[in-house]
Amino acid sequence: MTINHPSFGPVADDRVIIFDTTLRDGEQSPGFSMNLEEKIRMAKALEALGVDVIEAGFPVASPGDFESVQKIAEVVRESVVCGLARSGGKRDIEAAGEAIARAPRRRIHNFISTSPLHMKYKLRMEPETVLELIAEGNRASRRYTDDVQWSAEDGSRTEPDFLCRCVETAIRHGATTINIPDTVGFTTPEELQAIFAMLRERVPGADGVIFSTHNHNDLGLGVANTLAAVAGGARQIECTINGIGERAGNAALEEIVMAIRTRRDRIPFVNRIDTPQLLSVSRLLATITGFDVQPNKAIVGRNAFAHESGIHQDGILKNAATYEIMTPESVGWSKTSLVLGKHSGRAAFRDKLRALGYALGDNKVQDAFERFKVLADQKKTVFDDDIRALVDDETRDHERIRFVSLDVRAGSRRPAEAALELLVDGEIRKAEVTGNGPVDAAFTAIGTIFPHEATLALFSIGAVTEGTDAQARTTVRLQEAGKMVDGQGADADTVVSAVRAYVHALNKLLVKRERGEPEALSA
Ligand SMILES: CC(=O)SCCNC(=O)CCNC(=O)[C@H](O)C(C)(C)COP(=O)(O)OP(=O)(O)OC[C@H]1O[C@@H](n2cnc3c(N)ncnc32)[C@H](O)[C@@H]1OP(=O)(O)O
Ligand SMILES: CC(C)C(=O)C(=O)O
Ligand SMILES: [Mg+2]
Repeated sequence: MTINHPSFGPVADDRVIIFDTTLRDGEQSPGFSMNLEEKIRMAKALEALGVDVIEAGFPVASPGDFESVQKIAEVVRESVVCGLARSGGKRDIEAAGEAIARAPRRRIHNFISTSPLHMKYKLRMEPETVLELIAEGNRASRRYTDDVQWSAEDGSRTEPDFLCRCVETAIRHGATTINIPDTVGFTTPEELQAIFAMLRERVPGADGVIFSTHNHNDLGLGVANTLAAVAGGARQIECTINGIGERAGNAALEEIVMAIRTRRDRIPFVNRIDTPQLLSVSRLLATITGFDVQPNKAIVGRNAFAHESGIHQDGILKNAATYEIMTPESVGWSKTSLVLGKHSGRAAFRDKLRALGYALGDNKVQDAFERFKVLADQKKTVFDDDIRALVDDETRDHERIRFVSLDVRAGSRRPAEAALELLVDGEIRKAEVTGNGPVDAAFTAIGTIFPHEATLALFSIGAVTEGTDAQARTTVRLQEAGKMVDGQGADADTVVSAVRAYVHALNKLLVKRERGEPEALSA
């Protein structure tokens, strides 16, 4: 059935109106206050996103809140701009009416608690007084706009008969949208669906208004409750970007919108949200408030389209639909991310090598993959530079000497000891030596296994990537009879990295010797 709404005109039954309350309920989260300029930026972003109603603030709350609602009303042209007011607040409705006056489409949203608990202990009002204030509040609001919303605060914990009387009163006195909030996040999907179905069936005039749902996340049920309310007949959804809001927050806009879009088969509703903007609006809010979303946050968390486990990565590479129910592009991410880590397999490793420009044979890939697994066990994050360092170390051909293993004991109480194994011309050779520190011991062991005249001309160590678990990249410069070569090594262990660099330099020197190359200044 189509409802004729003062702001939207005819609203078809398969449309859901998206009411964003990031700037009002969202801002009520401790620490999430926004200044005027930030609120205007957010409001413009919400309008561009396609939000139908922007709840811009609670104008009576402070001069700053009044001013921000007023300014938003001046700049927002497409979305309805809404101001909150207490049904029985002395100046609330006047303040809201004045603040939204300049908006081409404007709404006053007045509310009052209807549950026995709230009426008795918080408002200290009789139910009859509440009914009178609902009527008065709505009538007063209609003096400023035809688009009036009324909310039954703590509606989900309200006695059904009384809730029906409240809603009937609200409609009779001018409300065009009726919101039944789950103010404390207490309801369940089945219960909320039944509440909406009951109100639509029992309340006279219910078929001429839009029912709205507003769900808090205290039990993590905000989105589930919202979708159940829609199944029960709600056609306006109140939500916030990133799910911010009182206590555990409100139902998240991006989650609801993508649930509807992704499961159109079960939730056959349309809305105006331009979903590729979801990520940028989420990030704008995070930047403004200083609160990032958690990595595993649906849709906009950094891991929402990231895969580390090999079996999933393999599936994604074969067909992304195996592990992704929507495309990253559809919500603003540029692409799926295959993160290499200890759970990854060969498929993703090979894919990464290709992306980094390496064309390696199967054996080389296998060698590099084995070293990658060892590294990934040691490191939390394996970066592209880690892979490059590791593969560059692995792709050296024609090397007579190859690193096999190293054990080092070092400390302040005794000389360092190194037990080194190298593969020299295909044969394992070992040495156990002491030295003045672990690097000296390890380099002495190289000299024991493979005696040579070259001297160390330079030794430098740096980190390939960030963090204490980063790979060390070492450069060793060796000099022999006027020949000079640089060798590089990389490893999560600094001394192993140094030995790899030394062995690399030594191999280069041997090549130079064999070729009988003339003296050179550098490798
Ligand atoms: C569920 C929600 O999210 S509701 C919105 C919550 N948001 C906010 O509260 C943020 C903005 N609030 C404020 O700035 C202030 O609370 C104000 C300006 C609204 C009121 O400030 P104060 O006058 O100092 O009152 P205070 O905040 O201490 O208490 C709230 C009063 O409003 C009353 N009240 C609450 N809802 C309503 C209502 N719908 N109609 C009439 N009175 C109400 C309370 O009973 C209490 O009245 P009392 O002072 O007579 O006991
Ligand atoms: C003001 C109302 C709609 C509210 O935020 C709530 O009840 O949670
Ligand atoms: Mg709320």
